[in-house]
Amino acid sequence: MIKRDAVPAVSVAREPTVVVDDVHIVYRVHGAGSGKGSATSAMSRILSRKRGAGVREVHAVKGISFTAYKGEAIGLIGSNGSGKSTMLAAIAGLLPTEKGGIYTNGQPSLLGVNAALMNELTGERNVILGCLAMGMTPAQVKERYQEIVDFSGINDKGDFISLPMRTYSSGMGARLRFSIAAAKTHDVLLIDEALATGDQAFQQRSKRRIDELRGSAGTVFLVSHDNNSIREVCERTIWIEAGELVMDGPTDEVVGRYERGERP
Ligand SMILES: Nc1ncnc2c1ncn2[C@@H]1O[C@H](COP(=O)(O)OP(=O)(O)OP(=O)(O)O)[C@@H](O)[C@H]1O
Repeated sequence: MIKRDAVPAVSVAREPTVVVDDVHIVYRVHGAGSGKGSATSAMSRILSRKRGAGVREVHAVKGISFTAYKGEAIGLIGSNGSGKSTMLAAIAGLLPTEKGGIYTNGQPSLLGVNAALMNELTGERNVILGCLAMGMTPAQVKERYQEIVDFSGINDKGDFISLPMRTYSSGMGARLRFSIAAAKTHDVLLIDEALATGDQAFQQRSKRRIDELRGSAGTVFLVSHDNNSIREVCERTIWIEAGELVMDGPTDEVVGRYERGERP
């Protein structure tokens, strides 16, 4: 494995925001040992009152190290199951490391398909609760509310913001999540595939907003299978396969090699 440190295009002072030091992450799946996974075998285990077969470990991240700097937008690429989302969740502090450490300067916020909005509540209530949860005051929420709804485009084709989130398409939900999170400046903003779900106009707005967020403060990480989004948003890209870092460098070089299947 070759690791190359990229020179960030935007940062001048090179102030580190995230240091990932030889990180290993292991998931433990309970009841998934050597037993068969069929419904019949599960039922027979229940009937015989035997405990499920052990714990299976999935070593999802294996010794990854890199440093991110203020003002950088960094893409994370790699095939399905390579460990990108796991890495992002660990930076957000949502997963413990088995070995190694993650040090962040500032508060990381994870924005992705799993961001917690409440399906039974209307879009409007979710905007308000989401903003309060990010630490805005009620007055700030009131001031930013319309801007967030306009940015999301949820109301472009009618009054959808007053409907429960469960009635939204997955794209609409993702757009609202992004719009809420993007209303605040973040020290470290972690985006998991959010851009892939919006339509063309929304994607353009998101890219502009990410640029502003980068300029105003922090570091942006973007996990995506859409290499064009990565090219447009990130000047640096980290390629991960099977939990290991394959390449870390300028986006054009890393994405180019990834597309050609050329491992260094
Ligand atoms: N909650 C979990 N419990 C057990 N194993 C998990 C869990 N989440 C992910 N994994 C495993 O960890 C590995 C990395 O998964 P991860 O979701 O980080 O990959 P990814 O690169 O984001 O994939 P994709 O591009 O498909 O979204 C995979 O082998 C996956 O099966």
